Amino acid sequence: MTILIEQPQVPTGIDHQVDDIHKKIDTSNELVLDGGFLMPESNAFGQTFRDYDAESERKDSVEEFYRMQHINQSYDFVKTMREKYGKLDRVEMSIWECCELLNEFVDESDPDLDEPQIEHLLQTAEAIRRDYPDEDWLQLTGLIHDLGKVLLHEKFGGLPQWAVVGDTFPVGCAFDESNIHFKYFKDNEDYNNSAYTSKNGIYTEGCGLNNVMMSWGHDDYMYLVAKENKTTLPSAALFIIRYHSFYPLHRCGAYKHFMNEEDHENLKWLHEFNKYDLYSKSKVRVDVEKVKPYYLSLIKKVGISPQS
Ligand SMILES: O[C@H]1[C@H](O)[C@@H](O)[C@H](O)[C@@H](O)[C@H]1O
Ligand SMILES: [Fe+2]
Ligand SMILES: [Fe+2]
Repeated sequence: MTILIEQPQVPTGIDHQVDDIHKKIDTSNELVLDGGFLMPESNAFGQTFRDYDAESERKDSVEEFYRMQHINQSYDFVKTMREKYGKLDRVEMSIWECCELLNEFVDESDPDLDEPQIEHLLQTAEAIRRDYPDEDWLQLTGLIHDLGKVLLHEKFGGLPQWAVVGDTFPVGCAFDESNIHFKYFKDNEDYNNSAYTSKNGIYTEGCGLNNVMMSWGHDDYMYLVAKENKTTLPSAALFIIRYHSFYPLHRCGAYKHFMNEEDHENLKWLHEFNKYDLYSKSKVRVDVEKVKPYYLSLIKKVGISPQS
């Protein structure tokens, strides 16, 4: 999969743009008037978003998911996966084909959504489109941010859910308590490895997130695909793709000591993106056939040459 933006709308004056949007969102009257995206208070199950302790039909299975993820995502596992998938020698597929492939998967880590993943991609992109009608790059980022979940498909190796979805966290340093269901890390082989148990572990303060190995999953995989195919998406888009599941950082501020200046700049856009990624989750389905022409033209406009 190659993603090329011929004339990327590189986000300049990020502070200014993000501030503008916040103003727009703060004034609810304006939102209603311009048909902007409204953040709902509760998810499709009537719970607040990302409440991992709320009694719901998904609670136990989500917890079991995190038990498996925390036990198995060790430094060595991540290293092996990055080497294996970094070769990108598996399959060639266009962006839209990948979107359609996600029609058959439900994300087992998600307490807020049990719809097929193609719905989530389109729900996210459509919500962004409402507030950012002219920002092609951000809409496209919404469409592709979770495409790495194709790793669940046998064509991409049919990885188990714990190796593809869920929140992400660094390996090679101490696990932070803000991670969901933190207790299950106790059975991770790294938990008692003295090289990895200090706050910095094998890293140094301010080294930049690029130098930190994250647990393996759809974020890092999609980032690799985009980068290796020499995407011209702006750095904020790549950051969003790579760290959108890193909730311990972008929601709780954990692991911030690894960030460098560029990370701080990009984090502003990730915060903005997160609103659409999280709060667009809904049982109201997007009419795939209806929006397909728009997204096909968006993909075409930014230029795609399938090769993965
Ligand atoms: O359950 C969700 C889901 O897997 C998302 O795709 C991921 O980005 C989130 O971080 C995770 O909590
Ligand atoms: Fe995701
Ligand atoms: Fe998502």
